[in-house]
Amino acid sequence: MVEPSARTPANVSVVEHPLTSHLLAGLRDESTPPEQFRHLSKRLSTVLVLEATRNLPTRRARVTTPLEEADAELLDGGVVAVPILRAGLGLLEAVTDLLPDVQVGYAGLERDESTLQPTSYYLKVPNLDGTSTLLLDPMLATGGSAAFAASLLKERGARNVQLVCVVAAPEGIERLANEHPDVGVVTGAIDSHLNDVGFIVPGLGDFGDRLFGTS
Ligand SMILES: O=P(O)(O)OC[C@H]1O[C@H](OP(=O)(O)OP(=O)(O)O)[C@H](O)[C@@H]1O
Ligand SMILES: O=c1cc[nH]c(=O)[nH]1
Ligand SMILES: [Mg+2]
Repeated sequence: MVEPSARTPANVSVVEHPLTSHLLAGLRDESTPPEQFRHLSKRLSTVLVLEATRNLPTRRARVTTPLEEADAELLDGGVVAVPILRAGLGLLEAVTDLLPDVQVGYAGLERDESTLQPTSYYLKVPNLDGTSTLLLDPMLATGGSAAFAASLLKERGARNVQLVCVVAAPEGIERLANEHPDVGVVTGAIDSHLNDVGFIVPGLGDFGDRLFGTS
């Protein structure tokens, strides 16, 4: 794992917290079975989503406490979450728990294992104009899938997009910053590098397979 360096773009945020490290260790552990992997994924994504929603717009309000009137701030504006299938589903429940009014779209992308190019097999998203969009994909490897998904969302009107991921490779961060400098990234860690078959090292393996018990 590498520390965020001077080369890490300003809009990439690594959530450094003992809880993040602890949960990530469980996800990385090859002996963690799918049921526990899903549980850890939900708990870690709660921490990541809190960071990714730090700058959501709010409006001022007044509430009456049992003692007196007080200033308050309420969430103001629509949020859309778009998990990239399949692995992004592991981050979705944390979002719907934290933001009950969130709208959810889906982007089905699959990376060809030999060319590493993503193809789209499904896309269903609500109107994204004027919303804050959370793009959910735990693994930012070459960055091809996230960059492709960001383009698809922008074609449909998204202007304020944050990618929430669990582990990012420096290669993916660089590609996303080049193709979509306006897209923020919140990640649990920046790992060392990609291996020669496009897997993040040390990483945690294939997130989708580990989440759903496939191989
Ligand atoms: O940054 P990239 O090089 O594009 O790689 C990352 C993508 O690879 C994985 O998806 P995969 O194609 O394995 O699909 P799955 O989630 O259905 O397993 C992962 O969930 C990302 O979407
Ligand atoms: O390491 C990797 C790279 C892409 N997708 C994964 O699930 N894991
Ligand atoms: Mg996969």
